[in-house]
Amino acid sequence: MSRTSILSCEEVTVAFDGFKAVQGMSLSLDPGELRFLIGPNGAGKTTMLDVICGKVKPVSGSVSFHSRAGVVDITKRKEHKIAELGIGRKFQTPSIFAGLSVMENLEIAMSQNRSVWATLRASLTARERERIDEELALIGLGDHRHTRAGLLSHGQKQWLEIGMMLMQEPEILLLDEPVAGMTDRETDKTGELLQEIVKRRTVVVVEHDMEFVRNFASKVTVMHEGRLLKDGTMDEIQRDDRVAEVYLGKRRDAHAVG
Ligand SMILES: Nc1ncnc2c1ncn2[C@@H]1O[C@H](COP(=O)(O)OP(=O)(O)OP(=O)(O)O)[C@@H](O)[C@H]1O
Repeated sequence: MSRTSILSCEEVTVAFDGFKAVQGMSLSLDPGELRFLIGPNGAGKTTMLDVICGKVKPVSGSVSFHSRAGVVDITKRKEHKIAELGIGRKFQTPSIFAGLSVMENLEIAMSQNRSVWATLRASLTARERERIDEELALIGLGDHRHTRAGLLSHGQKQWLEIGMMLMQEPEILLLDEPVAGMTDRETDKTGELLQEIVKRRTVVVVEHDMEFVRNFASKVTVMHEGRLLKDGTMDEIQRDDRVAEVYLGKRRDAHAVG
């Protein structure tokens, strides 16, 4: 692994009842990169995210996280410990408190150690207030701080959930299809948000929306049948015959990938 990697997965294999969902997959991330993980259905993309956040343990291979606290062997840690160490995972369905305001949701995310009601009763310190304001501005919900989360649009709910994850100060953020169901405008805003987030953190996005990937990716990793097919720039990926074949069945049309 390169000296500068923040995360390095080497030769990872995952089996479910003998079926190898991931086979000898390697993936290395530099700090501050926005990496897209693409591939046809069943390629093993979500399973790789599950490995990185500790939800699934590989049968072989290694996953090293160069965290602020030192190097951690992810395969030997429990999921909640990995989250505490700085790897945050957002699943497809939002897990926000629909009956609470945007700001209250962020307050709760900030103080995971306290109960919901204790958090809402406690008054915020000036620093905490500032922190929430920063996050509200980042996720574009400054004008909605008092809006009930359940009333937000689909895109806004996703941004709120991303904001809630950011309150935990993760070093690596893992996102599974963050723009699914979003309008074009929301999709673009999400891309801009991710580009802002990677100024301070590393982000991995599993994605099927190829236009979104083309617009915002610098580096892309393609998986197929549990293995690494190719990684490179979007241009390199689009020019690759094997990638075209996997997506299109022989026909080579770079702009139609996905
Ligand atoms: N818990 C599980 N038990 C058994 N098989 C599983 C489990 N999770 C995933 N699989 C299988 O492993 C393979 C890889 O699944 P995975 O969800 O990682 O693919 P993916 O690339 O994320 O696909 P998609 O784009 O459709 O979400 C699939 O064949 C899937 O059916």
